[in-house]
Amino acid sequence: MQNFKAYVLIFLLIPFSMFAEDGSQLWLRFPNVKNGISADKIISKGNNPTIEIAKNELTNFWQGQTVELRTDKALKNQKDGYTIKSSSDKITISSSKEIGLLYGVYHILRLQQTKSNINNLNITEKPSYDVRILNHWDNLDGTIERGYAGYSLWKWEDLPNKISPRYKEYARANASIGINSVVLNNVNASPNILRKDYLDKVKVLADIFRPYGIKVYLSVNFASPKVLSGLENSDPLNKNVQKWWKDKASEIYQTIPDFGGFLVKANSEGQPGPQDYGRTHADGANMMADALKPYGGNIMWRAFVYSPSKEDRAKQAYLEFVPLDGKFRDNVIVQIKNGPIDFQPREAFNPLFGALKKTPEMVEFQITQEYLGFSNHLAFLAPLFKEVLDSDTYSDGKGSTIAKLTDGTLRKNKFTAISAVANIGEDKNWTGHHFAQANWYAFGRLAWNHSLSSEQIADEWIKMTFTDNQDFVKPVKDIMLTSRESVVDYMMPLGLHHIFASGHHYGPEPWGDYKGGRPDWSPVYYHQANEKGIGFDRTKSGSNAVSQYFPPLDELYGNIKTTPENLILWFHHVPWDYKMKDGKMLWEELAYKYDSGVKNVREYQKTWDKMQTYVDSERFAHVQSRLKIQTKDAVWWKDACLLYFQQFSKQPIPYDIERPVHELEDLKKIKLNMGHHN
Ligand SMILES: CO[C@H]1[C@H](O)[C@@H](O)[C@H](O)O[C@@H]1C(=O)O
Repeated sequence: MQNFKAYVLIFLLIPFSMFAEDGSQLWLRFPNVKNGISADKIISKGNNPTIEIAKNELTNFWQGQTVELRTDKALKNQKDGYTIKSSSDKITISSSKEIGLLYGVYHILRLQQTKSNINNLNITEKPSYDVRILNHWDNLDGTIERGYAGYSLWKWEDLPNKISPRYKEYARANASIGINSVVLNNVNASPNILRKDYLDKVKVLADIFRPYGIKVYLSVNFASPKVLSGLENSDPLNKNVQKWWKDKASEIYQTIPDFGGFLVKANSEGQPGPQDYGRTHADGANMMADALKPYGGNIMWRAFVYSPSKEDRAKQAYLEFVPLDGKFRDNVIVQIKNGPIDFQPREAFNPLFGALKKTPEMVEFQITQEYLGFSNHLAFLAPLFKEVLDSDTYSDGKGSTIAKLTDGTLRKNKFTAISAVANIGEDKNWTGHHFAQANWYAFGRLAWNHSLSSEQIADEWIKMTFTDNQDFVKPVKDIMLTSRESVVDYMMPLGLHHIFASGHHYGPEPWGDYKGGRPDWSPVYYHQANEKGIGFDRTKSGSNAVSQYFPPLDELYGNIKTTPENLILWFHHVPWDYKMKDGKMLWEELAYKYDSGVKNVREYQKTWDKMQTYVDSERFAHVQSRLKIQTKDAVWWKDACLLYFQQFSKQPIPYDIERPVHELEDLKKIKLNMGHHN
């Protein structure tokens, strides 16, 4: 009977798995390609595992002319770049490195997938950043901090013996968009990752990733010497501690000769660090940098530091790091979150960018949607990434954008880098929401070329992932391009930030005031709503965080009239009846913003339902059901925030917008149990 049931089950499942689209293919879908060109139509000298991969991709998927893969040492300053030249009967891809040839192959495959012209090509590509790195916040027990796509891809308990096929698929997906480095484990790092048994597991992953041009980095715990080997302390000025890290480096590089380096979260949110011993971040970073230096390894030292204090949280990283400028070794780079608080739907850019004149800086983005509705909400993040990269800091005069400060244009760093926290897990579709794949894709494409537009990235991704039918591409692209702003509108418009429910960061909790807890983990600290108005005063009369910005931004943000309205409540405490540029009162403007966020998502539902004929049923239903959740959540956000703020504004919700469907008191009772702190 048991067996019979099993057969019925298998029988029932087969047809579904046959017709269901395989989410694991990401954007590397070639639905109409049975096979590519024959091997004799590939001209290439020499053999190497990377070239082998390139050739396989061509024989599997390339349907065009003969391809010549040419290593050309003269192209040396192209970094991982390549050139592509084509005539009607031949395409030549040249690069000084094998990985450049593989990138070139993915380039022509992208052209084919997006039905772009492939004749008379004359393309030169050179990456914007040397190191294009994903940060996984994966724990050694298989869970992922802020991960919304299932458990970790890394099966630590199976490694080094059992190898999941997904390791290779993951590497391939990254290579196809130019990502060349990964941090495997959470910045809240277990010291165990540096144990010999774990290094043997890491080695297996590094070996699999290497032919795809990917280097492995690890997050390390600053207290490792003490915890792992029983040293008296982990003080960076202690000779025994320094020797411990040197020995560890030698052990790592014997196992993984091209190991990338360490990512470090120190003295932040309870993690150990050099300050435990009265030392500075520079002391800590330099000790590790000296240990890795002989092998060419890098230290990515995070600037995400803040502690409960009277000082505005938004000012703390700057205050901590600016005095250390110039004190770091040249293989240290300071990794800075895009905003000074924490990956909010919209933040002012982090004033630390450009403020370190003698220390290399890199951006940390968050692809995983900790603060943008997890993998339930559709939010295309290229516009957020671009907004940050294109922000002008004025550090070295007009035009000192974050992109130019970090890509080597304005500062001649030994190396340049850009990072983002991954949204990848073992879900079949990798990222929880099918559209969240686009954010992994967008980060890779922008790390390769930060001048690409959000529109172009969305266009490519849709055509590769779904179809090039314009009746689908156009409306879906419209959804994607407006989606992040819609999330801002229904969650935290006009510069509001961090009014999330504590711990899980999913729903709204503007009433959260953590009596007796940390004020900097409470929404009321961030929105400051009272009878007079709403918003965080960061001008001279408040925390004076505006002074951390270079002129003219300090003045511009310091003056309510010249502050961009999408950040007005970030920098100012604004009276409810303040007249906005469109003539509305602040209270009304806020209400209309929330309403427009909700309306947009309702439109996305309508649009998506019309797309049914262009999408396989699995992906259609998946996205449809997530949009339902998103719409309900948007209404929840709108009602919670407007009903709560209305207690202070004492104004009616404008009568032409949708009425609340919840009672404030009921909303306050909603308790989601999704774990974690603040
Ligand atoms: C990894 O810890 C995260 C933490 O989960 C997140 O909520 C916090 O805001 O940022 C931290 C960080 O970036 O270190």
